[in-house]
Amino acid sequence: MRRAIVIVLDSFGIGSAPDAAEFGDAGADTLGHIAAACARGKADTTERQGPLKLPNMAALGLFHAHRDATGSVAEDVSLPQTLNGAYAHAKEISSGKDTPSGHWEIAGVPVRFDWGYFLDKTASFPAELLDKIVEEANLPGVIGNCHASGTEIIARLGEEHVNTGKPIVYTSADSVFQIAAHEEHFGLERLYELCETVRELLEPYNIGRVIARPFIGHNSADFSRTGNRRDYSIEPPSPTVLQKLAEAGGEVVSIGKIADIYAHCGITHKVKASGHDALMEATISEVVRTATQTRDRPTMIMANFVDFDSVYGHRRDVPGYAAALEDFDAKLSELFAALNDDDLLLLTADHGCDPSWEGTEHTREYVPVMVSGAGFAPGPLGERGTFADIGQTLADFFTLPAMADGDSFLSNAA
Ligand SMILES: O=P(O)(O)O[C@H]1O[C@H](CO)[C@@H](O)[C@H]1O
Ligand SMILES: [Mn+2]
Ligand SMILES: [Mn+2]
Repeated sequence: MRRAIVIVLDSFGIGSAPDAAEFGDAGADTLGHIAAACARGKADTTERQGPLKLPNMAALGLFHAHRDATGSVAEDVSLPQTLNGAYAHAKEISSGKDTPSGHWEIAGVPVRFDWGYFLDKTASFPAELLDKIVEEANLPGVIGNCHASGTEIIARLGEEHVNTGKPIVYTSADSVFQIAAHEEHFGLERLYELCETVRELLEPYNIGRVIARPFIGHNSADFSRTGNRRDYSIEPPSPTVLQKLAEAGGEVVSIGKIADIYAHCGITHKVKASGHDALMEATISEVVRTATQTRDRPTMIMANFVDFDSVYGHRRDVPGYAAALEDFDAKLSELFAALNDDDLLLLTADHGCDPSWEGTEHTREYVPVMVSGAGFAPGPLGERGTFADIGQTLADFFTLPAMADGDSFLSNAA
């Protein structure tokens, strides 16, 4: 039976999208700016040095896709003569540049409605909403109530939180309500329960996600976020290709954040993992498990590598992002070794988060699409008008009824 492995490199954009100016992102280029910094010696650390080296993804057409998206080859990277993959650059038609919008569109369901946002930089949340939260969750109050970077706000308000028991609430340019609380002082389960309460109270506000942001540590100098983050998303507006496959009796495996992002819709098997080492290990072990256990059923394994975004992109850490990309690229060799020739491997991203860009937000960019295996002929797949071409291709690959959006590029298979 057919099997597809879909990996989302969270935030790995390859050049500003045609509508980037509407988001204040004209000129953003996650890959291009990382490569430029590496080429100029500005991303040399003890961990990595010199030009950006991504040989596996280069052979899948990454730098070709970036060239086609931006009109120029990334600095000091080499375009391989022979390719092992088909490649494209895809633009997003969803209204937001956030994680659920990107993932849902990848799965064939673009977001055509407008999310609700908390636009005010301070006193961001309506007082009546905060009052209800405090009352229903029986809290001594909340602190924060502003736009913030998650690491900065725990350093600034973490001690006050520990001393008062008031959780830290904050948001960003995304449609999010984030709650940071100390895992031990406040309690992890209590934080999750609070997020569920907030999820319900947000119903009138059309907010994409409530995010639990637990942290540990003794004082502002050493507070750090843990891998126990949890996202509470609303459900996709119509069935995604994951749901269609699951309803058709297929196995749909979530690795990492995937299940949360799709509000657990269409997931038949869930594997939690935090950190890129654990995520790749989990992906490979699911490839090995499903090779025998679900061989009689169509199977899709979908993984999200979130650290590119949350540890490096939002933190505007160019050398860190470069090192994480090089590390991921090296790990791909192990994944290739575990795959069968007729498996479809697809690598893509959900939005950009240019670590050289001003601010700490996502950036509206093209994303790469790299496809190999399953008889795909290496070479260009051209510009894709929507990430939903991926969902349509998966529907086509699994012979499911066509999705409403997107064009399959499966015809390119040899
Ligand atoms: O600064 P942190 O807490 O990482 O928040 C970031 O993560 C959220 C979800 O991706 C985004 O909305 C962005 O604000
Ligand atoms: Mn994302
Ligand atoms: Mn993000």
